[in-house]
Amino acid sequence: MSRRVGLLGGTFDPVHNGHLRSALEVREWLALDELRLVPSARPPHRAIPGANAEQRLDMVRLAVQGDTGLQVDDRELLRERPSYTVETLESIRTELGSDAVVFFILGWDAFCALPTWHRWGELLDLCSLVVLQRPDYDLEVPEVLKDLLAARSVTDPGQACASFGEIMPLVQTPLAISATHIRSLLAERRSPRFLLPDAVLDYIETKGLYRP
Ligand SMILES: Nc1ncnc2c1ncn2[C@@H]1O[C@H](COP(=O)(O)OP(=O)(O)OP(=O)(O)O)[C@@H](O)[C@H]1O
Ligand SMILES: O=C(O)c1ccc[n+]([C@@H]2O[C@H](COP(=O)([O-])O)[C@@H](O)[C@H]2O)c1
Repeated sequence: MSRRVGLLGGTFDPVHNGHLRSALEVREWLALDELRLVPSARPPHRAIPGANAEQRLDMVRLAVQGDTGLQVDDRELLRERPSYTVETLESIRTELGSDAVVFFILGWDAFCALPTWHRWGELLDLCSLVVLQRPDYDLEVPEVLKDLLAARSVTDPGQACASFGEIMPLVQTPLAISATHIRSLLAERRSPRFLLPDAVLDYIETKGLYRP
């Protein structure tokens, strides 16, 4: 039986319970052998994060410690280049081979921006996409993605067995949590506790991250 691996890429500035709960649910629904969180070292598409890449990796490691069923993949920190997803997926294919069933997981907001990604037309040759709802975003899907959705969507996760090429919109437990909101709370000296793991909040406080 082919290995089934899910990848949740993110800036994780910081990682929060919206990421973690979604990752856990996807792992269970798609019966994955592994679900890896993949911190983006040099996000190609947004402002420089508040925490550096090593700190964001530390926080993701703290978030998945213990028996969470989630792993961390640090390959984007090992590349001296912008963290393009297509290159991460090529590297994953080199590691896992062409038979592996690879899912790249992303929120609706990230999916709507897909046509701006580096070599985006090649992504579905390397993986299938799992698109999470984002209750705190109300975005219209761009025209160019509508045909792709119509052609590639699979609605029953039980049918998701192709190694690549499919799109699966999933309705996970909606959690309107964002890293932006957590950073704002910290900047205002308010507490983000219970929006993210205690171990991550303790790290933020010890390092003095995101404070004015
Ligand atoms: N609450 C959430 N529910 C579902 N998906 C989410 C949630 N938060 C983030 N994601 C998705 O997880 C991936 C990584 O997200 P990211 O690290 O950018 O967090 P974020 O909360 O969106 O951060 P920011 O507010 O800084 O943009 C993206 O694909 C994003 O859409
Ligand atoms: O490859 C690209 O051009 C690209 C452009 C935008 C986002 N991504 C990836 O999408 C994932 C979510 O991004 P973000 O900004 O929501 O954290 C993360 O793994 C990014 O590296 C990738």
